[in-house]
Amino acid sequence: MPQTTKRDDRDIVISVKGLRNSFGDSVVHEGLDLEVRRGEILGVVGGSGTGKSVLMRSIIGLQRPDTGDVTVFGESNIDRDETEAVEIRKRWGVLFQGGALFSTLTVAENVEVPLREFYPDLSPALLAEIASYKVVMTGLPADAAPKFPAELSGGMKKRAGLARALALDPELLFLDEPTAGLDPIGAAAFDSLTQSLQKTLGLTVFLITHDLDTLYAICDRVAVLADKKVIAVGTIDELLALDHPWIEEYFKGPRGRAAVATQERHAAEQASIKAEAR
Ligand SMILES: Nc1ncnc2c1ncn2[C@@H]1O[C@H](COP(=O)(O)OP(=O)(O)OP(=O)(O)O)[C@@H](O)[C@H]1O
Repeated sequence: MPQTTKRDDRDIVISVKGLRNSFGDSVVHEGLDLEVRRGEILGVVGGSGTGKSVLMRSIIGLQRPDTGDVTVFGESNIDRDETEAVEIRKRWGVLFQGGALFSTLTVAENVEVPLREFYPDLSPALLAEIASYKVVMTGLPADAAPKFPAELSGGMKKRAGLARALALDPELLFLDEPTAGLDPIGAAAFDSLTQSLQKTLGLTVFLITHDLDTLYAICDRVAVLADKKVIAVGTIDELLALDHPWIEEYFKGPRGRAAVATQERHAAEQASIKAEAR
C-alpha cells in the first residue's frame, strides 16, 4: 500500500494492523492495514460485500476480529477492560446505515439515548436542552424534535441520526453510507453539513460511501477495499496515479466522470459568487 511521509503517532486516530475477519469459511479481511489521521475525512470505498461495514464494526468493537490489532486514540482493543472501553466509546459517534433510529422514540428521545447511557445523572431538563441543540445543529427545524422517525423524510432521518451521533460531542465520527437513498440535492446538502461540522468541531471522520460526489466534494483521502484488504489510500489524484484497474474503472467510469463534472460546476459557481461579491 502506498504510504506517504512518516507521521507523529498522535496524528493517527485509528490504526488497524493485520486485521482478519471471517464468517465460517468466508474470509472478509486478511492482513488489512489502515491509518486514519486526526482531522481528516477519510472516505472508505470498495465493491459491495468487500467488508466496509465489517471494518467499521471491528473498529468500534462490535465485531471481534480473528486476529489483528485495532487502536483508537492510541488505545488498543486487545484486552481493553469495560471501563476503558466506555471511556473510548464516549469519544466517538456513529451514524449507522439507514440511520438506525428507534422508531418508538421521538427525535429528541433518540438523541438522548447515548446521553442517558453515559451520563445517567443528567436532569430531564438538561437532556432536553442538549437534544434540541443537537437537532438544530444538524439543520433540522426545532419542531422536528418531538416528531417520530416515521414522520420524517429520508434526509431528515439521516440528520436525526447524525444529531444522535453528535450527542456526546465526539472527536471521531463514523458515517456508514450517509447519503444512500437521498436525492442528489439532499445528498449534496448532507455532504456540506458533514464538512462544515467537521471543520467547526474539528472532527475526524471515517466515512463509508458509494457516492462519488461525496468522495470528490468532501474527502481528504480515500481508502480502497479490495482483495480482503485496503489496497490503496490517498487523495483521488494519488489513487488515479496508481494505474489500478478497479480504481480506474471506479473513478473514471461514467459515474466518476459525472462526479468530476458536478465538482467543476460547483467550483465555477463558487468562483462566480465570489467575483460578484467583490
Ligand atoms: N454477521 C455476519 N454474519 C455473516 N456474514 C456477515 C456478517 N456481517 C457481514 N457478513 C458478510 O461479510 C461480507 C462483508 O459485509 P459488509 O456489510 O462489511 O460489506 P460492505 O462492503 O459494507 O457492503 P455494502 O457496500 O453492500 O454495504 C459480506 O459478504 C457479508 O455477507
